[in-house]
Amino acid sequence: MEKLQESMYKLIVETSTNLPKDVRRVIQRAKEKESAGTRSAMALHTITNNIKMADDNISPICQDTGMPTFKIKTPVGVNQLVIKEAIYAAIEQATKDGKLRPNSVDSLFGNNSGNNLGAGTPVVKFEQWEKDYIDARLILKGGGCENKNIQYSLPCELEGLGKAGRDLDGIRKCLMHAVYQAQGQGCSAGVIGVGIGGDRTSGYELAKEQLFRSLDDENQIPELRQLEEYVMENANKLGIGTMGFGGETTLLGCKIGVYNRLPASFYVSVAYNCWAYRRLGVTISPETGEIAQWLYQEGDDTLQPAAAEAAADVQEQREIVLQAPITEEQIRELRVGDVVTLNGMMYTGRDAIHKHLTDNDCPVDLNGQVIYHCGPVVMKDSEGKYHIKASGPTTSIREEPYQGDIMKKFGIRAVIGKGGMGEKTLAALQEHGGVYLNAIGGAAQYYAECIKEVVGVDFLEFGIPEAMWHLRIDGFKAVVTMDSHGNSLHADVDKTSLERLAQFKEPVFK
Ligand SMILES: O=C(O)C[C@H](O)C(=O)O
Ligand code: SF4
Repeated sequence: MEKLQESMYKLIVETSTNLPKDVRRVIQRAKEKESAGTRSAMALHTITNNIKMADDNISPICQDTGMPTFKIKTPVGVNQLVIKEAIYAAIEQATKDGKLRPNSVDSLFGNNSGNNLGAGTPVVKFEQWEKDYIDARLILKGGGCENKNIQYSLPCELEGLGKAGRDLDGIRKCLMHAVYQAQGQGCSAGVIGVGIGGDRTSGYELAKEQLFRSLDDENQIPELRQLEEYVMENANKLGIGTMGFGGETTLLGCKIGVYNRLPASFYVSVAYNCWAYRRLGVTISPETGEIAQWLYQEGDDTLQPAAAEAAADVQEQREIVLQAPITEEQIRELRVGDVVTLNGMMYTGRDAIHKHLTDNDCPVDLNGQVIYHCGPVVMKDSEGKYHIKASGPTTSIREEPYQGDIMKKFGIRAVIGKGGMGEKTLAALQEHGGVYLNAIGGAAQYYAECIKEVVGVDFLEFGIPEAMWHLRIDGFKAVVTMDSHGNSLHADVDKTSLERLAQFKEPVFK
């Protein structure tokens, strides 16, 4: 199997950079449903461009290349240890080449292994089968959507929906709730993989297994097919839309599997995957290790970039150009819905930085500056200069305990992220004169192109994603979704989607 490592490398690179055709088709359908001029239409346009850019640059679609999870089926007699070694070597190489972000962090001490190898990383699962070839599949599911997974234990009481019992209708309610609770934070529109039954562990495994199904397939169990169709139709009536901006498409796919359960337990486990639904597969010759066939790539790539339509999209919104340092007066001018184009400098800061800045000083003067919730993919060239390879926003809500205090302490005027923030931050924006800007989650190539130079870096000891990168930017666009006047698009969408969720309270499956 001398070609095996090369084949695994190709699988990793393709999965990270080339969105499967079945996913492209559902994104195109979502675009067709969205009315021109809406924020969701604009976001979908950016997503489309980003997908094309990732193809052209052979660079990660999203900077969070997730937990690499391999599912391998081997003929009897194939040495699985050899396959594991080839995967580890390929992972290390792909990380070095900037196709994967170093994502394996020591949970106790916080250090990043730097090569995506470590305890429990990557996940590799083997199964034997009777066929005479190897089937290797990979999913790169990022941390933001992973945080939106949810497991229900029936019977239970659900916000907006009331009691969910141990039957098909109870499961229906869980699935509607699972989509609602994700809001835009897992980079909607998403795909849900659902596991009914099992125990807590096998239920989640089954849910994730569903994410390896093709979006075009049909469930073989009539009751589950009906449930999948119901959820697809009705979850899209919740109005959460792309990135939680409000809109017609909230869910791109729903795939449900079932296991037997223990008499005392009834779990419904939901694995939420963002639109950047990166999973591919190959068949491999057990003699040479060469790829024989790519999976999930049949059919047409219907995804259409639409330049003219994009120009029309932004016409209805105010467009404001800003450059840091930004004054309080400039911030107070901004309203929810405005599109802001930023030029000049911005600084990345996410979990480790926010925690650190709470109790410590900052090495740079952040007065009037812009903080970007982002953990980029970064490469160092032979002269020691850093280059940003992928740099979309991370989920901002994780910084909710710190954000307001840090803005006030350092005089920060704007925070860019995705998925919105909560009441504490909203109050701080109002009091201090700050703004929250929502960038398009997963659009890592699109934003990397706006970054013209890495001017410096601090806290590299926190690892590449967690360091504070000093970036010179040009034409970085984001939408005001929380302003300094107490308005939050996220709070509004949450409220209306909860009201809509309550419309699905009555039993459907008797
Ligand atoms: O870690 C990241 O870069 C982003 C993460 O996947 C998120 O969705 O918040
Ligand atoms: S940033 Fe968004 S698109 Fe990227 S992995 Fe996280 S949830 Fe997915």
